[in-house]
Order: sequence, then structure tokens, then C-alpha cells
Amino acid sequence: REKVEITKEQRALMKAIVDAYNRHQIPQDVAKKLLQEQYSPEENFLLLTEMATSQVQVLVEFTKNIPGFVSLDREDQIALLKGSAVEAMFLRSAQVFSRKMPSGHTDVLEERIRKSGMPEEFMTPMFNFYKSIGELHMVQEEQAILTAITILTPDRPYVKDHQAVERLQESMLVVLRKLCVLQHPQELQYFARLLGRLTELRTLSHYHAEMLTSWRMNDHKFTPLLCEIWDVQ
Ligand SMILES: O=C(NC1CCCCC1)[C@H](C1CCCCC1)n1c(-c2ccc(-c3nnn[nH]3)cc2)nc2ccccc21
Repeated sequence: REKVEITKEQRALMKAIVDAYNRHQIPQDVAKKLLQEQYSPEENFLLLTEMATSQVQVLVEFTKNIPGFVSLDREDQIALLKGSAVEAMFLRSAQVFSRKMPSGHTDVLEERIRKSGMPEEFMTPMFNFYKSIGELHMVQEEQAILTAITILTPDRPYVKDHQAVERLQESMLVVLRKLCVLQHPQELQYFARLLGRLTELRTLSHYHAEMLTSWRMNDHKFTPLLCEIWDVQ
């Protein structure tokens, strides 16, 4: 059994990221709204674009607090945010879906999402991802660091200084690995399984533009921020 110890610097890094993650929570809770009633596809699409717009704003604030991020090349900062926004949205949606809720509420939530008006063909991969995230029972530190690792992915389109991003991501991966060993001592390879979800996440986000335009309704309206980030309209 390897002796795993988190250094003072790594603890400070983790604290900075978790504090930022908690400070920048999504304002109102979309799950609560969805549990209240079934909305029309138009209302649901509007809810999605409102939630996603505020989540992008929250993501920008969170990212600015990742140690070292603001000292990256400015254009690379934009490329990283643009390249990870959809993945961060699905990761956050998965965390919302996997939250502990009174018994039966998760089933109602799933039902409401299935009937929201989103295209059927994406429901299976999306819920498979949500359930695979839920099974990991991540602690909030792991959720926050995993989101930071997703943002700091060096091979996003248009990133120039690959190495600088790799160095930042590397320091997050080292902390996450130690955290996984400490938080889930019984589950060997927990860290590997956690990183495997990022591959599933990237696949899911490949469908995203096509998902958006095949919601069962006419006239899909987006906010200016989402047009920027989602490459739509
Ligand atoms: O609001 C939402 N997610 C926000 C969560 C917080 C961060 C920002 C996004 C949507 C709901 C919108 C209203 C209709 C039901 C789904 N959502 C989704 C979801 C569904 C389809 C697409 C999509 N993308 N392109 N086409 N459809 C994206 C996200 N998964 C969720 C799991 C739990 C709770 C809410 C969830």
C-alpha cells in the first residue's frame, strides 16, 4: 500500500479550486423547477438556454480562479473556455442529476428530461453518462478538480502553448490521483475510472450541436453568449 500524502502546496491548490467551485454555483436550481411540472419543449429549451448561459458565466469566474490560468496566453484562455464549455455543461448536468434526492425524485427528473422535447437518439448516451458519473459518488473536491482538469485540456482547437496548459493540468491530475487514493482506498483504479468518464464526456459533447438543432420544436433561439460558445446560429 503506497503511502500517499498531499503536500502543503497541493492542499492550497485544492482549497483554491474547491472554494471557487462552491462560490460559483448555478443560481436557481433547475432540478427543482423540473420536479414541479412538465413544461412544453419551447419552455424547456428556453430553460436550457437560460441555465446554460448562466453556467458559462459561472464557468468563466471559476476558471479565473484556477491557479495559473490567468497567466496563460489570453487567446489560449479563450480557446480553453470555448473548447470545454459543452463538456463542463454536461459534467454539471450529471452532477445535478446524481445529487442525493428524496426517493423517487430522480426517476421523476429523468422522466421530465426524457419528455422535455430533446431528441430521443441522444437520451441513451446522455443518461448512461449521468449514471456512470453517479456511480462514482464523487466528493465535491473531486468534482471541482475534475472540472478544472476538463478545462485545462491541452489538445483543444487553437491552443498555441500546449506545454503551458499541460503543466497546469498535470498539477491538477497529481492532486486528483492522491485524493482518489485517500477518498476511495477500497476502490482500486478509481482514479482511472474517473478519467475514463472524461472520454465519455468528450464523445457526448461531439453530439451536442446536432442535439441542439433536433429538439422537437421550431425556431431554436439562443443567447449571444451561447452563439459564441456553442457554434450555433
Ligand atoms: O438545464 C439543464 N441543464 C443545466 C444543468 C446545470 C448546468 C447548465 C445546464 C437541462 C434541462 C433543461 C430543461 C429540459 C430538461 C433538461 N439538463 C440536461 C440537459 C438536457 C439536454 C441538453 C441538450 N443539449 N443539447 N441538446 N439537448 C443539455 C442538458 N441534463 C440535465 C440533468 C439534470 C438536470 C437538468 C439537466
